[in-house]
Amino acid sequence: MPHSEANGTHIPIIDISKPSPEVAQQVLDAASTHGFLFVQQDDSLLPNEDVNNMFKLSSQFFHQTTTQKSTHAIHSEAAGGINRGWVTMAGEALDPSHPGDPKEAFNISPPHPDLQPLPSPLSQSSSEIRKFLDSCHAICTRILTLLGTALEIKEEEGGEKWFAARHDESQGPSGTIFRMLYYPKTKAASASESIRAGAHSDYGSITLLFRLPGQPGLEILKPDQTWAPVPVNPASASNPPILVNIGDLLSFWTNGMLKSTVHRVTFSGGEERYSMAYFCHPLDGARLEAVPSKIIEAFGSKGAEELKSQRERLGLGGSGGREVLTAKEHLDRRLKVTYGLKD
Ligand SMILES: O=C(O)CCC(=O)C(=O)O
Ligand SMILES: [Fe+2]
Repeated sequence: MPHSEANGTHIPIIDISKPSPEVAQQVLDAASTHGFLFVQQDDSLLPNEDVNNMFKLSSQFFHQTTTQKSTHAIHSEAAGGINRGWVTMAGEALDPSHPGDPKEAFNISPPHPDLQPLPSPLSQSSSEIRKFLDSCHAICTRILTLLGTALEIKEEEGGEKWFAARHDESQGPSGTIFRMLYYPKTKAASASESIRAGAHSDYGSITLLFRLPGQPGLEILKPDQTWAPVPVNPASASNPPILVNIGDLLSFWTNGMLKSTVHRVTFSGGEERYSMAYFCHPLDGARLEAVPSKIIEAFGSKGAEELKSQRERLGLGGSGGREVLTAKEHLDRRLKVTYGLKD
């Protein structure tokens, strides 16, 4: 299996176009060691052209004036409610100990049944956006099913579809959000100013991250507490693979066996940078109770440290607590910290 080996990050590149128990094992190995993997697929789930078109649309949107973008400001009614719409530069802090990140974002949630109100030029491309969101979700479903296979969840308990069924969008709303990200050019010089997205782990189940060749900046925190860059196109393929990472919720749900790895974005201004992230979350009502897997059981308390810090971050107290959260309660706790929202 090819790997990306920049500065000691051994993030594997896994072809998920033909699912099998071997592919499932590779996905589980990557998810439980790095928490990051690259997925290569053959355009059948998501044509590369659709990714490029979405980047073009994103650039057209962000190059508008502030007045135009602010008509659909985050959390506003015009933008369709909480966690939807445009986030201005420095409007949020992924790392609350670090001042607001110099970047912009536009959040789109999956259609239920319609897309949220969109500003121009996104509104004219709503059918392309819908298709893109559906493709992203199909990739997440494929990965979640591979995890179900590798975790050997018994047929009578729900089988390999155990996770995927809890992310079935036809069954109701979820916290899933697609985010177009824009890091404008800055005159940044000092090292502290070059941090463009503060150190954080993602909140949901899995994240698909799309980046553009020639626009590096993503770094992951290695176990030795040093930062390693994650290349955009590690195998110099004609289409860059999609970067996938495990979020806090899936780590929490699997007793810490799957790793939610801390990452950040850093570059020293100069040029602008674009990325897009599809944050896949379970259905709001999904209960984050024990996953019926002997493999997770056997992993036992090895994830105790990680779980303890997660429980503290979620305000659940130490590792002794037994409170079962729903996916929505889990997300609400995290968003409150990020946006400083009140109850
Ligand atoms: O822009 C990137 O490459 C990563 C952004 C990210 O990690 C996030 O928004 O959660
Ligand atoms: Fe992230």
